[in-house]
Amino acid sequence: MSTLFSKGLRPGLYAITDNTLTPPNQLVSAVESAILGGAVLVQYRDKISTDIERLRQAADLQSLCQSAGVPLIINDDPELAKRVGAAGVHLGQSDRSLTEARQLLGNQAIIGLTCHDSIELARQADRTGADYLAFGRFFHSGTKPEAPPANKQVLAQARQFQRPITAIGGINADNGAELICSGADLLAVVGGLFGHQDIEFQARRLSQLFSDHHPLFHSHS
Ligand SMILES: Cc1ncc(COP(=O)(O)OP(=O)(O)O)c(N)n1
Ligand SMILES: Cc1nc(C(=O)O)sc1CCOP(=O)(O)O
Ligand SMILES: [Mg+2]
Repeated sequence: MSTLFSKGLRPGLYAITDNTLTPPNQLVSAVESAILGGAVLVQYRDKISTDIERLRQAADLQSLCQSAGVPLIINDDPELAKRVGAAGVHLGQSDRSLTEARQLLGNQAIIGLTCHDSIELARQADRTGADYLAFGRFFHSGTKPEAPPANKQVLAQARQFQRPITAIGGINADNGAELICSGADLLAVVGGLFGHQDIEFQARRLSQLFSDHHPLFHSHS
């Protein structure tokens, strides 16, 4: 695997949970299906549950992800990540700073940063030691329609930073290939995965895009 990838990160499907699409009592089995279908990274994203519910759900997902060997990322909340022993945290521009999260979680934690459509934000994220750079949204998103739009050219420009690149926003198995061909290493997907009845099948279709299009799967080195 290229030196671009460390801390258990690898190119592939990044499955992000959503409480409106997956009721709490189906969360673990839904994520299990995504992992069986090939998800290489999971994010627990929950904006509505109580602290107690979030703690229980994050702990359940951490047990599952640990057994499966798939890193679990917690959205927004470094304290919760620390509490459940998750692999890391995803932070947006209005969330806690990477420096604070790094102090809390340590050098081995995976910390991903939202860069929207901005190479300047990506440069800052690179300088502060982000473990991956996230750009989006690339298509209409039912999950977050208000997210600012992004152009796929930003993915190619971001290769200069030598960090794993994540694409997000309205991605599904029919439109994800062009983002991988433009430079994405991870496709972060909510509705295009958990919005379907057959989560494992969609995860397989999304994962297949990497075998078909990601340069690392065609490398002979
Ligand atoms: C992989 C990934 N990319 C972007 C986001 C969005 O983060 P943020 O801008 O903080 O928005 P919220 O998700 O908190 O609404 C993400 N969560 N994951
Ligand atoms: C959480 C989030 N952040 C985005 C961004 O552009 O920063 S788009 C988005 C929602 C992703 O869900 P779906 O795959 O259903 O569109
Ligand atoms: Mg956030």
